[in-house]
Amino acid sequence: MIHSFPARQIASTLRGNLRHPPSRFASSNSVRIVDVGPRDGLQNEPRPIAPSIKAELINRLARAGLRDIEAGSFVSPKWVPQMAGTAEVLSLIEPVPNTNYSVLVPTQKYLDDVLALLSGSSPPPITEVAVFTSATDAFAKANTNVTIAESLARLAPVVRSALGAGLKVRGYVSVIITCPYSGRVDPRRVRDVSRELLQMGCYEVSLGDTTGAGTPASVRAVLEEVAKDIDVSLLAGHFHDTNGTALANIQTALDFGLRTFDASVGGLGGCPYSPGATGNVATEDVVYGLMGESLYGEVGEPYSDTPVVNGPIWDLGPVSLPLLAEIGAWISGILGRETTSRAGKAYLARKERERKLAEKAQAKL
Ligand SMILES: CC(C)(COP(=O)([O-])OP(=O)([O-])OC[C@H]1O[C@@H](n2cnc3c(N)ncnc32)[C@H](O)[C@@H]1OP(=O)([O-])[O-])[C@@H](O)C(=O)NCCC(=O)NCCSC(=O)C[C@@](C)(O)CC(=O)[O-]
Repeated sequence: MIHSFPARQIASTLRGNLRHPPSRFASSNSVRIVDVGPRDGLQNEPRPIAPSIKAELINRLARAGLRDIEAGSFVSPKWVPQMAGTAEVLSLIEPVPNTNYSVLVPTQKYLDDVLALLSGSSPPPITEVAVFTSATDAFAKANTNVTIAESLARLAPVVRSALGAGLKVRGYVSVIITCPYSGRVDPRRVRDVSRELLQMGCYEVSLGDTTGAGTPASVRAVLEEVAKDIDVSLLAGHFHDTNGTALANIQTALDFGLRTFDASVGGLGGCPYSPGATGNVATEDVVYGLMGESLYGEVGEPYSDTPVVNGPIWDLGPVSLPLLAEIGAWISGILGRETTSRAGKAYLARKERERKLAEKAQAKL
């Protein structure tokens, strides 16, 4: 069943939040990971990637236990050619029950394309769309050719149509820390734009550290400002790992009460409008980092798909780190590079060492 979140309901939630400031530390230990690798991870790749490969990536991620996957985008093929085949990708998805597939849309024209596709398919390949804007006019212009105010005015009817069609709508605010075109960002802009997206009817706003410039201190400063108006349960963190601070930023956001984080398997990605920024934090690194104890036991002990001592502190659902590590290596190999996931590499190196030890032991028999 597709859930819809009427704009009125969100607006009243927001009014409630204004009256009752959010508690700093949420108590739930359930963490949701949205893998944006098939979209954010691949959109900047210079060489065309076949829809069958993208669909295989999505299918593997779902089989690895991820329950939220951003499968692609319906955007201008002139500006982001890599996403041109998203309709075909969606036709090749093998849906895994209870898995939420979504796509990005910037304007009514592209939402109409999505709705046309959905009207001809049962069950629908996606249940959610994401709209996006920015905390600076300079980035909004570079990314979507309009200012923030123009983009919000353009998105309001898009969100209404999507909700009317029974889709969930997620919002993104880019460049929450620094903008590649206009420098340091005023956290009050992040707060105001996030509030507008929620008032339109987005069920959640993902805060994008697009350049990966964030540190725990700067992320905390933004969250403190945003949380003046918005319940943190309506926020997600989207941290690029350009400076190696993404996991520390996630921990900061977790302490602050956020429970949803975007990540890319293998650390894929980079935004076409953020020169030099690297991929999102690797999904494998987030999963490893949020486990209660090491995946590994004493030296020589075999792998376990669950932590060796206590259960995970954070409940990540049925997600499998070994499978994610294999997927990160597989897709990175297709792109002609190594996975950038530290946890993925560590898992694969240890597995290889154990394979060699087993081979030696076999040879001795
Ligand atoms: C929004 C649309 C659909 C509007 O594109 P459009 O529908 O073609 O707009 P238009 O009808 O207003 O176009 C008028 C003219 O502006 C041009 N134009 C159009 N766009 C641009 C542009 N960007 N820069 C410069 N010029 C542009 C366009 O080409 C045309 O010129 P003409 O062809 O007639 O000579 C288009 O700009 C687009 O598809 N942009 C791509 C957006 C995108 O996919 N960005 C990456 C995803 S967002 C992201 O990665 C961030 C996120 C979500 O991951 C979070 C984070 O990390 O921050």
